[in-house]
Amino acid sequence: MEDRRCGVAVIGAGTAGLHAYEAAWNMGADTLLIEQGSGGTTCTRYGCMPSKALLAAAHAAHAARRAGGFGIRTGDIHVDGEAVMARVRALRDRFFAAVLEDYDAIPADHRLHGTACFTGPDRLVVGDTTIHADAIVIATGARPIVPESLDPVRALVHTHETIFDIETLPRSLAVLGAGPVGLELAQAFARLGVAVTLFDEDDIVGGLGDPQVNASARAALSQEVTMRLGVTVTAEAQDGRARLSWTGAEAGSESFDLILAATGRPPCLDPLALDTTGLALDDHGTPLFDHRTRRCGDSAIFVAGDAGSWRPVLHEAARGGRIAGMVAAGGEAPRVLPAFAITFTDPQLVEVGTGFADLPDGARIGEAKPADNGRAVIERTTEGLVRLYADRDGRLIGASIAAAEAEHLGHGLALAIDRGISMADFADQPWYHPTLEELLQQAARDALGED
Ligand SMILES: Cc1cc2nc3c(=O)[nH]c(=O)nc-3n(C[C@H](O)[C@H](O)[C@H](O)COP(=O)(O)OP(=O)(O)OC[C@H]3O[C@@H](n4cnc5c(N)ncnc54)[C@H](O)[C@@H]3O)c2cc1C
Ligand SMILES: NC(=O)c1ccc[n+]([C@@H]2O[C@H](COP(=O)([O-])OP(=O)(O)OC[C@H]3O[C@@H](n4cnc5c(N)ncnc54)[C@H](O)[C@@H]3O)[C@@H](O)[C@H]2O)c1
Repeated sequence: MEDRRCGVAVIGAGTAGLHAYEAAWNMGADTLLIEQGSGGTTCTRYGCMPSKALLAAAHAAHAARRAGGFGIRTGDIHVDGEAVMARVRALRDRFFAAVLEDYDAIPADHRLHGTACFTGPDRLVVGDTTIHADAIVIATGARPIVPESLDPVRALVHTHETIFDIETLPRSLAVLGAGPVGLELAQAFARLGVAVTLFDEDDIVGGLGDPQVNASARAALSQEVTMRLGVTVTAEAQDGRARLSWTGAEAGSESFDLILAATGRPPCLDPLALDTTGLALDDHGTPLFDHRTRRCGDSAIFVAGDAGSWRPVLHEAARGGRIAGMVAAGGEAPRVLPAFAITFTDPQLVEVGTGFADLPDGARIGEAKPADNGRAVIERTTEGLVRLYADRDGRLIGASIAAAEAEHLGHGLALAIDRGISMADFADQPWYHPTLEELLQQAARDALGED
């Protein structure tokens, strides 16, 4: 067994880990980055980037199909599935290579290959090496799970880790899970001509906590994807296909070429043997940590990225990694920023700041409909709903949106919420006409009781 000492040990070289490594190193700490795989990130390999590349092709097909509504005749639209998937993989490989380059640029003696496992609060074992670290950052990410109910048809089941490797498009696809992963990929494949049915045990899509925005998103998305929500699914193999049966008011069964399991991504914590650390864990075995400093209790162990099951999105992995690395090396943590998540469907789904379930007493809600917005009417993007939340003092605290181009609305809202702006000041900003941004002004005025 070899012994090694370091200031900060970072477990996982994904987005969170790479940022943690860089931040600790920049603080002058003797930093070690431990990775069990080949490097690269979930985002580039089978997350954000290939899913957005697939959606881009899908939205292009959709735009071509709906051009007739503007008086533009395109003829029949043919989707070349092999070309679409090849482009997705080419882009994925390009983004992946860029991240690998950054990883490979880290000096070899600052990296250790292998699976890390705690043997105490300040000790890790990686293969034949025992590492004694002043501080340790857990940045081990999350992995998809496949429900046991799909065991009978396992050979036909993909997750987001394998679906981008299919060479051609299936004729039919069942997607289990209407979270962001399931929703984005269900709409992408549907727009590419695949017959898609989306199943979920719950009746919420994209994690939307606001019931009215959820209902408007469901109504919009179900025009392209068959939705079976609030159902339990069982599976059996039949003639090389997967026959799924579901419960509920409209119980039934249907055969599919392929299945995508998008039923959640629990954090990768099992191999870490966290029981040896003395950390307080939640009911799922995830360490409890301070969301500002990323520190677990009074320990010298920190959590960043999807490993913490808190805001599992890319910018939080990057920022959380930076904060964990900095604080682990003796720096100060900045403030917590508003939550911000986008699901890149059409309409896009955006949640910013305080969610509907956490609205304080006396909160006010203002609404606006794309159907009443001149620009949305011109662009034929009238689906969805915008809801803004203010606290009882009139401060803008959150928003839930289903609308075209909502990603742009969300960024402005995140800044306004972070700066603690009042709904009155927000409504009084310069809102250019005709823009979708005017939806925000309209919703703010609605919350203020103005017309
Ligand atoms: C399909 C999909 C689409 C997404 N789209 C978006 C999007 O559009 N926008 C957005 O903001 N977010 C998106 N996300 C979420 C985003 O990808 C994640 O939040 C982010 O990649 C998490 O980064 P991470 O560093 O926590 O984990 P990862 O990048 O997964 O890194 C974890 C690393 O830890 C390593 N590791 C694990 N255990 C050990 C161990 N014991 N020892 C050593 N190494 C270990 C792993 O090998 C891995 O390299 C998407 C996710 C998915 C699945
Ligand atoms: N655009 C983005 O930023 C983006 C895109 C994709 C993923 N992500 C991130 O990745 C995280 C994980 O996303 P996800 O969609 O994999 O997980 P999720 O936990 O958000 O959603 C999983 C869904 O699967 C359902 N489900 C669970 N078991 C089921 C079963 N047996 N049958 C039917 N339905 C079942 C759940 O009810 C839930 O709706 C998200 O929270 C998000 O932060 C972000």
